[in-house]
Amino acid sequence: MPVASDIADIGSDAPPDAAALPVNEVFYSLQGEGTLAGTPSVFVRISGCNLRCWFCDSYHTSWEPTGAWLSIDEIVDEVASFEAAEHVVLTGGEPMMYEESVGLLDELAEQGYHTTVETNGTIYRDAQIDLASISPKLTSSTPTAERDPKGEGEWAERHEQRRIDVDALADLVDAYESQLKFVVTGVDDMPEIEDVVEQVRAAAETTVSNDEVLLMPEGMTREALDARRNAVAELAMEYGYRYTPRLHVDLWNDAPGT
Ligand SMILES: C[S@@+](CC[C@H](N)C(=O)[O-])C[C@H]1O[C@@H](n2cnc3c(N)ncnc32)[C@H](O)[C@@H]1O
Ligand SMILES: Nc1nc2[nH]cc(C(=O)O)c2c(=O)[nH]1
Ligand code: SF4
Ligand SMILES: [Mg+2]
Repeated sequence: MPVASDIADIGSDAPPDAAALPVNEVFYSLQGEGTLAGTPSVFVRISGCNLRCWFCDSYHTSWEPTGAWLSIDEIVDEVASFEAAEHVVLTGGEPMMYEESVGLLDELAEQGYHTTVETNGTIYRDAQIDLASISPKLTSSTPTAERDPKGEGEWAERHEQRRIDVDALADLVDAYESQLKFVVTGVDDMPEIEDVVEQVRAAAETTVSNDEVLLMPEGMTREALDARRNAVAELAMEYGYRYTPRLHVDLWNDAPGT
């Protein structure tokens, strides 16, 4: 189980005896990001995170985690209630913090679902993952005092220490079909993206091609994306990386459960 302080606010309920995960929400939508954008998918959002990006669009899994402990069977039943879905996206928070995510992925694979895991890439686990959607976090994600959505920068140092683990990134890339999906706030992020990609290439046994490196504009709302998406699209062309939209934000803005 994770470090207790990372999920301390989920509630006073102790996790049940059966294998269980703290679930923030389960919903049916279109995959909005990455190479599978547009694919109907059930999203299972786990609560609790080992990082604190200032821009986190899932505030109630990281900064103020909420959710309920559900057994793996309960989660799988909820997923199955969306009968048209063939894809499941396990996200968070940080789903790879929990050993129980491996059991959930086993069960989903057993039931024939395609599984994507959205992860910050700081923790490797051996699991039934069809697509590892890895989003390494850059300096520009660090919650400095000026950008902290909750406090006064208390998380900045821990976030900075934890946000990149090249060995974990290389293990993920070697084990799974994967994409490296960087949140881009502006041109200043590009040297660091190139550096992280080079470090992963050097540490991994498999090749990481440029079309597995994705640039995604930072922005939780249509308005924020309107201000940034064209600049990021042009950076993708300039550097030869792939651009990914945030289709769900274009379609539904910041509505809950999308
Ligand atoms: C909420 S995170 C959960 C999974 C994992 N913790 C991670 O960061 O990859 C899901 C995805 O949303 C991205 N994301 C979070 N906040 C964002 C924002 N304000 N703008 C763009 N992407 C964002 C993350 O980088 C990640 O790719
Ligand atoms: N539609 C939709 N697509 C997504 N792809 C990754 C998401 C996430 O929060 O991990 C996400 C999300 O929250 N909604
Ligand atoms: S790693 Fe993911 S869930 Fe955690 S704070 Fe950053 S964007 Fe949010
Ligand atoms: Mg999201």
